Amino acid sequence: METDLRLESSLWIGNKRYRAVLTGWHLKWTEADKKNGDKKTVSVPVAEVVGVENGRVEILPQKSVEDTDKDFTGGRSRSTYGLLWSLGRTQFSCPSRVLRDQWTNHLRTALKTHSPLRPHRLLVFINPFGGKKKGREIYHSLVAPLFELAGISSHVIVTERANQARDHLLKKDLTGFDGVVCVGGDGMFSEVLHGLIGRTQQEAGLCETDPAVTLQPCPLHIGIIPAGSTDCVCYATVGVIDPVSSALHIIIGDSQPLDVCSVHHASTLVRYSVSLVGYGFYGDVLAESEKHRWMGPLRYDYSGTVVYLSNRSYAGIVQYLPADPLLSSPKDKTRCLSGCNVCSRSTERLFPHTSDSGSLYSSHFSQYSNDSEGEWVSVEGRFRCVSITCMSSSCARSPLGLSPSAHLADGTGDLILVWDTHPLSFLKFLYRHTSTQDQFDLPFVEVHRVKAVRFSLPDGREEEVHEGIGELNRAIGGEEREYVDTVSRNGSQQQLAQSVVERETMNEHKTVAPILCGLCCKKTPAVSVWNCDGEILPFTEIFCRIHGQLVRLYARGIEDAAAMQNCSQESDKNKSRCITYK
Ligand SMILES: CCCCCCCCCCCCC/C=C/[C@@H](O)[C@H](CO)NC(=O)CCCCCCCCCCCCCCC
Ligand SMILES: Nc1ncnc2c1ncn2[C@@H]1O[C@H](COP(=O)(O)OP(=O)(O)OP(=O)(O)O)[C@@H](O)[C@H]1O
Ligand SMILES: [Ca+2]
Repeated sequence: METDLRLESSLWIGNKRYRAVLTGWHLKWTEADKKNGDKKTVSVPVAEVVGVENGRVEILPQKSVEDTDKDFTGGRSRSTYGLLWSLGRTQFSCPSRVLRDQWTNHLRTALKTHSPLRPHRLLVFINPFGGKKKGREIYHSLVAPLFELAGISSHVIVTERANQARDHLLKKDLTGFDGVVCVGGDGMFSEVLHGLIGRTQQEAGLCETDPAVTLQPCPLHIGIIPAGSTDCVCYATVGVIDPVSSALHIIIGDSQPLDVCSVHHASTLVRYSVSLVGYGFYGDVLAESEKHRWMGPLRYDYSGTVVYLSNRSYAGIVQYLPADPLLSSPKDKTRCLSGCNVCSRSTERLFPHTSDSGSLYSSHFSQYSNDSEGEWVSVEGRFRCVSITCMSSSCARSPLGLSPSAHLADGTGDLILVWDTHPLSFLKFLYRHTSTQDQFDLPFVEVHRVKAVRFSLPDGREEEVHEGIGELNRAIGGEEREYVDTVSRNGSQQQLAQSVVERETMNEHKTVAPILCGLCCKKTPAVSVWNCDGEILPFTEIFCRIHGQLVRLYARGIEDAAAMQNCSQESDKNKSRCITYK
């Protein structure tokens, strides 16, 4: 294969002559008319070539093609500043048209051969109302021209309502698509996540509601073009919020597996989460922020301050199933980077090649689904917040994230327990998220690497919840409302996570009540609400299970510039790593 693809000839860039060679993995060109010592070689990995077109092509800001006989243009992704990528474009001239055609054909074949995960056809959902409402503009001006250069055909849907993307993925024909791209924020990503996971289980005949079931990983990749308010999933998997960088990761077919947490209540699946299942502070911030959507991304800072000043803590019982402490620890001061060893070892453990040992993981889970005592740890008390995250959840507000050493794809989540404490101590905890100071190195904070978590209220609390909500309804003249949104799956009417949320009556709902009680009635509410990746959950008592590597993103994790330099002298194998961050 390697020899078939080899091509070598003279090529011109501008008026300089180069000796160019395509070896299969690399395209290299060296100045031809210089003394040996002065010759510079440019080497571009084929995996990073975006596309090849005949003629002299300009791509950005507007595409133009000068259709000449002997020229071709190559586009490649290149790192411009740290994790930011941009499109590099080189126009080559050949001595003849025949040679030009040979170059473009060889390069296109090399792309197909060496980057098998490059998408050919994508389904794109744009949320025109996410973040600063620039989704459409971002896609058409920055992303679509790159997809076109890469020869990707995309079917674009600008959403007209919430949950349109999710419903489309659950019901419509997806044949021929290699991946799904969402242009928006974490909420839009969550829609795609729910749609794809649901569709995959539906086709595999698996029951999503049962937490003991080993779910089927999704075959389609997900791409995120960030255009939301927090864009936490993009930040934590690419390292930067930049639509062009994300588009380039999609084009070259990067692949990053991601753990997913399923959240259950009684025998229902409530939702899936990848970044935050948070009770207490983060739940209250979300509930408060929903009233101020008009503020855009700033609503979280405003609501964060309001909720901080209301100084609340909540009673609860947290039970958790610890992950194997020999594999990794949330306090080991490492970071999960591209090619992370801990995640790679998890891939082998989660998806062993022999079909016999394939049942190992599920049988392990049936252990806890039966609630077998012993391994579970239980704590009870008052908490400022209880957070579960499957990954670091880094974002612009918190560049190292909620749990800086969490792994994207190790099959575990981190449980962060912040016990009730003095308001200034809690502020210190929050503030440490904005720097490299260790937010876990505080006496009222615990962090555990876990496989599953259960949260319940101490006896008697449920009554307080209902009393509080009754009081609230009387105060605001509330009436019962019912929302029904069911989607036909497998021929039967099954509720989806979101449907469960919408179906809840206001009387059962425990969402607005605590916030309004806390702020208006000046009464400390008995319960908080759960923030699940930016959505409020309608239940207080929940059970969470982490599913290792359930989905794949067009991303490669975070590349660390210093680590890359250190590794440049080492073998490729040693590039798989986790580095110490402090
Ligand atoms: C003193 C400065 C403290 C700064 C503390 C920063 C902590 C930031 C931690 C961010 C964690 C993000 C986790 C990701 C969650 C996403 O799945 C979800 C959907 O997009 N986003 C949110 O729920 C949105 C959640 C947004 C939470 C923002 C909290 C802002 C707190 C501000 C507190 C100010 C206190 C001021 C006291 C005078
Ligand atoms: N056309 C639409 N009209 C109204 N809501 C929509 C539409 N399309 C999608 N949505 C919903 O809007 C919600 C928020 O969108 P999105 O996540 O893109 O932006 P955001 O909330 O500003 O950002 P983030 O989630 O990063 O904080 C999503 O939950 C999604 O379901
Ligand atoms: Ca994880």
